[in-house]
Amino acid sequence: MAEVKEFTFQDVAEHNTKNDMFCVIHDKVYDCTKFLDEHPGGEEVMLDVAGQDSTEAFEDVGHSDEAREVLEKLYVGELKRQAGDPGPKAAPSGGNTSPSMKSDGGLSLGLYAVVVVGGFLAYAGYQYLQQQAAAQGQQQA
Ligand code: HEM
Repeated sequence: MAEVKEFTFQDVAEHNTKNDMFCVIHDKVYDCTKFLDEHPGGEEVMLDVAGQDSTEAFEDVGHSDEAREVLEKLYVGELKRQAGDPGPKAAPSGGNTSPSMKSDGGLSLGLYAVVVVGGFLAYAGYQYLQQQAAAQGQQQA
């Protein structure tokens, strides 16, 4: 079995013309040259992202499963990220947990603040009532 070919961003960027066009979607490299003419969305939009990470552009349109099957036929290899390269544009579907984790963290911090402030107010109120009761007791005596 042939080894999976790896491409760096620089390698992909060299294929950015109408006659030789690669693009990257979800860290996989596709040779879109032959498909340019056939693309139902037109060749212009594809040439806009030629030789680049096209994940966002591809996903924003909400391509069908059929479009994803076409992609499989254009597959030529994997993207090899190097130090300094931008990170993945979008997490593979189903695996994107970081935003909810962030908001969870924010929520628990908020709850923690409410508990601390509420506890302090309750304690202060309790002290105040005790002082009032003691003062009343002194007055009566
Ligand atoms: C190799 C990558 C791509 C493949 C295989 C592909 C394939 C397809 C296919 C099969 C359709 C028909 C509708 C569907 O089945 O979803 C389509 C429509 C479309 N594509 Fe792509 N596409 C690719 C990349 C892109 C990119 C990078 C853009 C950039 C914005 C784009 C924009 C569109 C648009 C706007 C339509 C809708 C056309 C219409 O309904 O009039 N596509 N594409």
